[in-house]
Parts: sequence; structure tokens; C-alpha cells
Amino acid sequence: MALRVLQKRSALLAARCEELRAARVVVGAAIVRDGRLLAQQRSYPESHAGQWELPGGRVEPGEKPTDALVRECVEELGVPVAVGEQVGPDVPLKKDMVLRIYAASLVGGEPEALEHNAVRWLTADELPGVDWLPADRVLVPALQTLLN
Ligand SMILES: Nc1nc2c([nH]c(=O)n2[C@H]2C[C@H](O)[C@@H](COP(=O)(O)OP(=O)(O)OP(=O)(O)O)O2)c(=O)[nH]1
Repeated sequence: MALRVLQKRSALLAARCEELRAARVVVGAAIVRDGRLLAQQRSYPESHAGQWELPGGRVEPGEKPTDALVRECVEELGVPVAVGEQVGPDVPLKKDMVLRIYAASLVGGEPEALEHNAVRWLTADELPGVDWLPADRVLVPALQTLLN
């Protein structure tokens, strides 16, 4: 009996591991300059328009998360970035997706809101008062640690 319970638990665990392995990753860049973090304001969809997030987007099939981050920063901000360590844990998004943030720094150029309403540079003290997307709000303490 105990063996059957263990086998069932082990099968459930294996299934959960497979689910996590197959999760689609959304990457975000925590770009820091002079002790401030770059945030951008979404323009769509309507439910999230006006809220703030970090530059980034979905990792394409076969693409490395760090490569996706560099690609997204060029598309969204028009600048190259150097990618560092992950900041905080993976945060679950809807269904099979997770948000993964990496520290990043500008390699050159001035970021512009090419696909968003606006960009702004935030101090650690300003982070809690921003209208973040829900998953980004979870990461505010980790982002503050990065700035302090
Ligand atoms: N880029 C980005 N997306 C985030 C963050 N936090 C968060 O919940 N998301 C969500 C919003 C979206 O549901 C999803 C990524 O969507 P996206 O629109 O930025 O990605 P994408 O550029 O690859 O997609 P698309 O515009 O082609 O539809 O992740 C964040 O900090 N940065």
C-alpha cells in the first residue's frame, strides 16, 4: 500500500517537473544605470495599458533566454544590453508561462519607448509606488536589493 502511494506521488512529481520544464519563459531586463531601474509603460492590451513592466518578451522556440532578452531590448528600446545574473525567482504567469528577470546594463545608446507609452528611471524608493503588472510587483523586493 505504502509503495503504491509512493509510486503515485512520484508519478505526480514527474508530471509536474515535465510541466515546469515545458513552461514558456517570458524574459525581462532589470536595466540599472546610476542606481536607477528602467521601467516601461504598456500600451496594450486594454486590461494592462498604463501599467509598468520591464523590457522583454517571450522566448522563441529554440532561442536562449538571454539571447531573447538582447533581441527584445533592441526591438523595444533600440539599444544593446549586456545580460547578467537572474534577479529573484521565476514568477508564474498565466497557465504554462513564467516571468524570469535578468540584471542588465546598457552597452550604448539612450533607450526610447519604441513599442510602449513611455520609459522612466526609478529609484529603489519609488519602486513600491509604481502600478506594476502583478508578476512584476512580486519581484519589487528583489529589484530593490539590486539597486541598493
Ligand atoms: N515583457 C514583459 N512581459 C511581462 C512582464 N511582466 C509580465 O507579467 N509580462 C507578461 C505580459 C505578457 O502577457 C507576457 C509577455 O508579453 P509581451 O507582449 O511583452 O511579449 P512579446 O513581445 O513576445 O509578445 P507579442 O507582443 O508578440 O504579443 O508577459 C515584464 O516585466 N515584461
